[in-house]
Amino acid sequence: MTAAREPLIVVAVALVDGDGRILVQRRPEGKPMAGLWEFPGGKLAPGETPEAALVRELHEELAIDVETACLAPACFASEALGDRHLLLLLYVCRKWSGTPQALAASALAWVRTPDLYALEMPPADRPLIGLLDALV
Ligand SMILES: Nc1nc2c([nH]c(=O)n2[C@H]2C[C@H](O)[C@@H](COP(=O)(O)OP(=O)(O)OP(=O)(O)O)O2)c(=O)[nH]1
Repeated sequence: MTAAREPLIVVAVALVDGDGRILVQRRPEGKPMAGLWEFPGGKLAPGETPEAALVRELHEELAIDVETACLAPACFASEALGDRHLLLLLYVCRKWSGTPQALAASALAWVRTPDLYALEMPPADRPLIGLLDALV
């Protein structure tokens, strides 16, 4: 008998600017779900806390520095993802240093929450939009 694989934990963040817009990035060619817009973030490395993973991912993907204390847990999604089950933990962050650069994405965009509905996003992200709208 094959053991079921454990859920895949992914951490992501809604960076909110002074005008209440949220940063989304476009997944590049060559990655699963290429072309879809997502919140910056990624998978946990072994032994990593969710917050440490997010600090690392934001540095790697956007070249910004974030303090753990500035990451507020906001909401989550629980969705099938191929042969895995995805737990997507979404944080909100309003304070960082540096200017986000698209180091791992094909594009970045600052978007108001109602305009997120018009973007093509992964299935797990769609239920998060309304939750975010209530928080931002
Ligand atoms: N970062 C991010 N990933 C998302 C979102 N929604 C969603 O379904 N995902 C999925 C896509 C991927 O299957 C997984 C994240 O994996 P990834 O490949 O982007 O993670 P990573 O940065 O650790 O990349 P890698 O080392 O595997 O290349 O979570 C989202 O809003 N943000």
